[in-house]
Amino acid sequence: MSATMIHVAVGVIRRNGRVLIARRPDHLHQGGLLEFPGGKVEPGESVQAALVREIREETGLGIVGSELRPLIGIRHDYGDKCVFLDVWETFISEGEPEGREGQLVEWREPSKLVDRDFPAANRPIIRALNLPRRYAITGKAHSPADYLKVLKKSLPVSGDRLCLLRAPELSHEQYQQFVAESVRPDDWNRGVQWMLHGDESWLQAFPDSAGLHMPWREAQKHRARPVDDRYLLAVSCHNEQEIRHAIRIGADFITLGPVKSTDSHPDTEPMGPETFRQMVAGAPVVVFGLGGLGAEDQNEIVACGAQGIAGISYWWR
Ligand SMILES: Nc1nc2c([nH]c(=O)n2[C@@H]2O[C@H](COP(=O)(O)OP(=O)(O)OP(=O)(O)O)[C@@H](O)[C@H]2O)c(=O)[nH]1
Repeated sequence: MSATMIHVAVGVIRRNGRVLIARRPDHLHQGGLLEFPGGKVEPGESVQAALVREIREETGLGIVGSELRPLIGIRHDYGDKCVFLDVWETFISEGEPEGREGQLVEWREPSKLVDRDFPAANRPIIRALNLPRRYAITGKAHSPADYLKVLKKSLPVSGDRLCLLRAPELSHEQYQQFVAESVRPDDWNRGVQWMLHGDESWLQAFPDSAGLHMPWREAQKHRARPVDDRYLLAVSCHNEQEIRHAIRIGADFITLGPVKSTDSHPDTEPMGPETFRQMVAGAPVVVFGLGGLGAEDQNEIVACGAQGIAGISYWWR
């Protein structure tokens, strides 16, 4: 690993559903590739101040430090250089951007950003941009038929757009039926991205799903990414070793917990917000905090460097 870590402030500026990107001048490190505007944090400077300065210098746009919120932090070793990308987003910016250093700048939809056009460290940023701040997980119901009833009632109320269909209490056939009825396009579920729970066979059965969420017992069987790139891969993690494995097999995001004590896993000791924060800081992957978290915890969890919260109790009624 290169000796010193360079602290880089990276700005994700959103406007009208698009995000500002720039092309790195050819002569710079990772030159020719696309990037999010930003640059090195000067000694004694806050990351917000560095972003306000860099964005103004590079693009002419005015942004406000207090309107920035953390998106993700990524430590990455390029071999010749070791960077900590401190990525913050804002929905408020003033002016029309121009490439003040001669670089191309443009607005693009997040879903059109392609990993290979960016430096390798940016992969988790692109995932973070395309994922919401909440990840709804289905809970228990009184009978197999009730799973769908609760889902149809609760999901439109919560407004969540990323949902894991998790129901380990159901038999294989019952879960299959629950998934089939949930993912069938309808008014109540328009725009929802469905994650299926278990092994890869579920994506073969329901190829229109957004992706697969592997419990740790499944994820640990793999040495490489088990699903096609057009799907999202999520892994349930509980410690640093599991996070490393999830990254090795190409997870697009993970859940990490339990952060606080939770009724669904009463015998598991919670890690607490401080340990959670430390694990997130060391993890170059999108993380959703899980376990005993409600909507009121979302800001604290985001401030820990995570994408947001995942859970059952905050929405499943
Ligand atoms: N700004 C920016 N830098 C990135 C991104 N992804 C990424 O790996 N980097 C790396 O972070 C470092 C940022 O350095 P920089 O060259 O933009 O910073 P700067 O303008 O302050 O540098 P300079 O003093 O060399 O001109 C580079 O090594 C760059 O390759 C990104 O999306 N945006």
